[in-house]
Amino acid sequence: MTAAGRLERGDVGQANGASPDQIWSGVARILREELGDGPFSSYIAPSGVRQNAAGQVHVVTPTAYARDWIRRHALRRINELWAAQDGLRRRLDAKCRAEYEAENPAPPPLEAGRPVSATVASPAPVQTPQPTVAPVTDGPRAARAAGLQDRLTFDTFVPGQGNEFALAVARQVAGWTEGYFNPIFFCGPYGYGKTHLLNAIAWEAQRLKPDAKVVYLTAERFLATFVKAVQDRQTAAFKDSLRSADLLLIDDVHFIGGKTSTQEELFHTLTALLEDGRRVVLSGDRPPTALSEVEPRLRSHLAAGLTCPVEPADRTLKMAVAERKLEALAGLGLVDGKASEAVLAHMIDRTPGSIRELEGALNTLAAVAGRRLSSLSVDEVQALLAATLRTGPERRITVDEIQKTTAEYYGLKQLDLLSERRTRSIARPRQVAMYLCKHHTTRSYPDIGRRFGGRDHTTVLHGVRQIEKLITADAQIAKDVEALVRKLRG
Ligand SMILES: Nc1ncnc2c1ncn2[C@@H]1O[C@H](COP(=O)(O)OP(=O)(O)OP(=O)(O)O)[C@@H](O)[C@H]1O
Repeated sequence: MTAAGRLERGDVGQANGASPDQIWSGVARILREELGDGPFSSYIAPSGVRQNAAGQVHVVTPTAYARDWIRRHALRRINELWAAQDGLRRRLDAKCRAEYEAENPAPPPLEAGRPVSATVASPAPVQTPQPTVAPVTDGPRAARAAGLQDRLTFDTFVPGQGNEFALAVARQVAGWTEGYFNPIFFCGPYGYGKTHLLNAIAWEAQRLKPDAKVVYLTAERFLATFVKAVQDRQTAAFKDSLRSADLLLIDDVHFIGGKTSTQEELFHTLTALLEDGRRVVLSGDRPPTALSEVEPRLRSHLAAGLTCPVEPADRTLKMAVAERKLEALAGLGLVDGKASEAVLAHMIDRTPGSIRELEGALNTLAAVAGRRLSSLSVDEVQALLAATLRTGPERRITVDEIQKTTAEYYGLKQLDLLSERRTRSIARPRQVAMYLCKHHTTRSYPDIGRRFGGRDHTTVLHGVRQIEKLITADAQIAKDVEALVRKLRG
């Protein structure tokens, strides 16, 4: 994630009216010009600023190495630039995240839907397991926001096919609407917005009912906190902290698969809350019924309310997310103008996985070529990403694999795709397979034709063009292609 991803929301007013994240955004912009894209994207972009309870501001880096680099090469300049904009004229020091969090351990509680502490511009997702859930003695207004990310709200969630139902349910829960199912279980593959929705629910629910106790935590943190509570003989406090929640959200429940005592604890937490009419929202990478490593008793409770799928994004949704993301980066001054549609389409083709993968590629593009975004050609983008993403060689996909996977997907035999048969139920999957061969192997049209029962290259060309057109016009074909690409990439 670049600095951009973390500089979207400022809560702390300064003497001159600018918030720390606004100031940092301006400082970062200048540093980028001065240091160049390489050092900027390695050290400044992954860092952010945080203000502690005493009002001191630190540049917080993800690693000690980045901290040392910033201290040696950039801190003086950061302080000059900062002093020019911060009405309080504070001096900043650099600290790595572990160091900063050890010195400023309190998680940011919510008050009236906004973080009370002046934490801004966190340098990494704040989902790191913490030793305790949150203070359990800080009164009824103590909503627990440890682990929530500022930018994951309904405002930043892009609706589209695959997430519309989930979004509607999420809004309903966040609105404390009566008559919904309980618990709600959001399920779906990695990186398509489950955590985003859970965060958005927590922020919105807290905003609407500032006095309610909203607790969000990952299952990993649930486990870590529970284990620590057992070690410290503090299980009663742990239980109370969760069972007094008005709304409990637990992310990535599949994580506790195979962990018997944690499951047992979650089971009791869940039943206590449900019996008391409290609301519970969970997420997992599969529907509860498919969580085979979870005890049947817990599984049946997880499945007892509403299971709500968050499906992989189709091309249209990815395009909308990409546009929104670049707009946000432009708002922070990290990119100029808009990318051409061809460039966006290329980015989406190059990131056939989750939205997270697409976001990562866009961040990289912004860091290396943000200023030139609107004039970039597809070839330039390809060169830039090849040089910077360093994902290593992609797994080579063969024509044979494409044929087998496509045939299986459509319930056909590989031989059907190679045959002369022209019925639509075979001709269309054949064209899809040809399209995949053209886009995901280095084979030429004549070569592909040869591998499809000795067809002429013009037949292949026609098939590929046909699917290229249908992908934008026919949602089912687009979905099929997306699903096949995912299968082929493993
Ligand atoms: N519809 C969407 N609109 C905007 N951003 C999205 C959308 N879906 C996903 N994202 C973004 O994609 C990234 C990954 O999403 P998220 O972390 O919510 O996925 P997840 O399904 O919870 O995955 P995991 O199980 O790995 O945590 C986040 O940065 C999120 O903001």
